[in-house]
Amino acid sequence: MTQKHKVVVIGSGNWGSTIGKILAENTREHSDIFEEDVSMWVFEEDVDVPDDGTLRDQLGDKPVKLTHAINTTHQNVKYLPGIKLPDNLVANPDLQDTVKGATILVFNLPHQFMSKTLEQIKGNHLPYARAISCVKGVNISEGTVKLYSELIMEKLGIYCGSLSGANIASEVAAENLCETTIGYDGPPMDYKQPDGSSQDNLIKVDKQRQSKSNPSRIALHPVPQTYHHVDSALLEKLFGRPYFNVQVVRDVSGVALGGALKNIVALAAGFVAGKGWGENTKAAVIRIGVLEMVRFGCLWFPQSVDERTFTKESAGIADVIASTSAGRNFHSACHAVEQGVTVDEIEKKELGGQKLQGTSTTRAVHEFLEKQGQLEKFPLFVFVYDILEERTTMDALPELLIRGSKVIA
Ligand SMILES: NC(=O)c1ccc[n+]([C@@H]2O[C@H](COP(=O)([O-])OP(=O)(O)OC[C@H]3O[C@@H](n4cnc5c(N)ncnc54)[C@H](O)[C@@H]3O)[C@@H](O)[C@H]2O)c1
Ligand SMILES: O=P(O)(O)OC[C@H](O)CO
Repeated sequence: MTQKHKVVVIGSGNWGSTIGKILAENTREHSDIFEEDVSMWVFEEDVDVPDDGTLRDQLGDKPVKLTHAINTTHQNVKYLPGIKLPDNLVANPDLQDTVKGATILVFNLPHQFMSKTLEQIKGNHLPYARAISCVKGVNISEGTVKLYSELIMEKLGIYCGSLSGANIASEVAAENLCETTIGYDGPPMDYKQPDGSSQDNLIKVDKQRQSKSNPSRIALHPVPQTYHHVDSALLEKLFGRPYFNVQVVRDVSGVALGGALKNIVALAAGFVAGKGWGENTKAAVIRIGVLEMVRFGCLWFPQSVDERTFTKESAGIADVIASTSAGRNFHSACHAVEQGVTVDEIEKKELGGQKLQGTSTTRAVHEFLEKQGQLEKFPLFVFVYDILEERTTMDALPELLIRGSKVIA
């Protein structure tokens, strides 16, 4: 192989910076396969310099650009404070410049910013690049539901897998042992250059899922054979660390869907905790929530989601456990009930610019279910929506649990 993969990460938040750290550690360790430097796109903003002697010596005490702070101190002082980042992780505020020449794009943004970001990337990336989406959320548009791995494929015309798992960023960044799942079912090495005329040269957008709402095939460019083939072995080298145990599976949609829907369940668990109702009630809510997650997958991703992903992989039940114990969605929902305010207010007040994914996912899923006329099949998802929109109170929970049990029976 004569060419090295250029890896970039798009997003530099709490998880974006953590994944950037992992990628940069691995590109350095496998510098025969990857260029050592990893560019990380930063949504530029002015940040306050924390009251820390070393940081103030390096940055001064006036607000500075986040990019400058990262590249000077090798720390994301706003979104991942206190964690040393490798010096080959290079912050870049210019999105087009970041993706230029990259063969592997890792998307790690709050989902609410994805559509706009993809529009800005379009046409500036290599046609044969491959992507991994670490984004947890679903995209609802014109009554259809899409995963971000699908949206990336559709908008950029490049193959995209997904990464998700029980991965609270601060714990991963501190190098506490955990697992993650990568869904990847990319084209084989002998894939031929598409000429636009032969079906053989086209690949299904999502091999497992074809519906009226999804273009079934796109012309996918092969990665030149001068590069190492992008497959599960290469992805394990790129993402796996001694503290970050990677399993690669073919169920791209199941991995992405688990990461998106568990945030609705985490909000429900947080509401229960905020009421002080204890672990038994929380477990009851989680049970119904998990069954609704599986039902959602079976109904709208019937050929693509492997039900076993929910039980076998970190992206399923393990992520539900972590997120309903210690995630931001869980804590924010808990604080909202305790303080008698909305979750949106808590997000603004307590998260320091970090973005909840559960609130917008709940609203998007509700909009989708309503259009499909399927609200009654998802009583817990609807309940979380009603709480967020202040259409009901936690007093309705006992009735919900009885109804939820009947619906899923
Ligand atoms: N934080 C975690 O523990 C964690 C773990 C696993 C997965 N995830 C997932 O990773 C994804 C990214 O989350 P995160 O934790 O890195 O982000 P975050 O919650 O820290 O969000 C803040 C990020 O959003 C960026 N941003 C703000 N306004 C923007 C705009 N207009 N356009 C583009 N970017 C903008 C900020 O610069 C910052 O990088 C989410 O889907 C999340 O669910 C998060
Ligand atoms: O902090 P949350 O609620 O966004 O969850 C973080 C991760 O998704 C947990 O795996």
